Amino acid sequence: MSILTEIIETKKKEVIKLKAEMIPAKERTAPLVSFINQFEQQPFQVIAEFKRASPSKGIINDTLDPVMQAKQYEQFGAGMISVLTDKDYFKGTMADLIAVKQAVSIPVLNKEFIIDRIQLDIAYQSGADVVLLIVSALSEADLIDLYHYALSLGLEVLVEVHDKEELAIATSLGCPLIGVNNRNLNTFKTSIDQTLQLLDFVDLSTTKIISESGMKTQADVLAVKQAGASGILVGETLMTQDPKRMMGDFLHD
Ligand SMILES: O=C(O)c1ccccc1NCC(=O)[C@H](O)[C@H](O)COP(=O)(O)O
Repeated sequence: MSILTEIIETKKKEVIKLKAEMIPAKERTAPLVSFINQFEQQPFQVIAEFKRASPSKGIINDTLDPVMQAKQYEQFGAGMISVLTDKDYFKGTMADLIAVKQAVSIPVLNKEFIIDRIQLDIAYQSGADVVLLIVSALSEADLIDLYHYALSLGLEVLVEVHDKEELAIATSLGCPLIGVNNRNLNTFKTSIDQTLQLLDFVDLSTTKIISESGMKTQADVLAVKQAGASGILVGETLMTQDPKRMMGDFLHD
């Protein structure tokens, strides 16, 4: 069983519990902030992730405070904060996201394995501005339903793909924001070639491509930027190295 399949099986049980335990309010107090509009200020965006742990690395850094870290990301030029809220595999919580949203004025992405509308209601209510939908985790019918439901709430969606087939599905949704995940979820190996290869098949006049995972150096970022990517999503490097230095490297050629 691939790690993604295992995560989704666990998530199905979590969703059954959520549905039994709560009815999420369909309202929020936090303002909705657009990530798409961030490109008007800066054409290349860094999405900086708060990531305590992962299936591939185990504990990455569990000493950092999400609010302090998010404020630093914002100060050093991030265009959005990604908060992993999965508990079982990433040691995240929805409380992390709520706290981060209250502390920053840039948009906040709920990095979750979303398989049901109730998770979108909770993300919305908790203050997320953008949600992730992973093509390989969903049937096409569920992807379409969740995509349109998220938009109906006013959320923006980052649709994540791994290959050409998934890219075609994401493109058919008309989604303006597509993430290419450079991590092979069977081997955990990351390669930016994943992004470089898929960029050839994207209409960059209508779609912004975010290169996700495995960004370690300025050279990695320059390679995807020069090939046409509009941004990167970085977790581990920013959680384990000086975020000021790394954000500087990522944002300036
Ligand atoms: O990070 C993992 O090990 C992982 C395993 C299985 C599913 C998803 C996984 N990561 C989620 C992400 O997409 C990354 O957190 C994100 O792209 C940042 O990656 P990185 O900069 O390499 O930490």
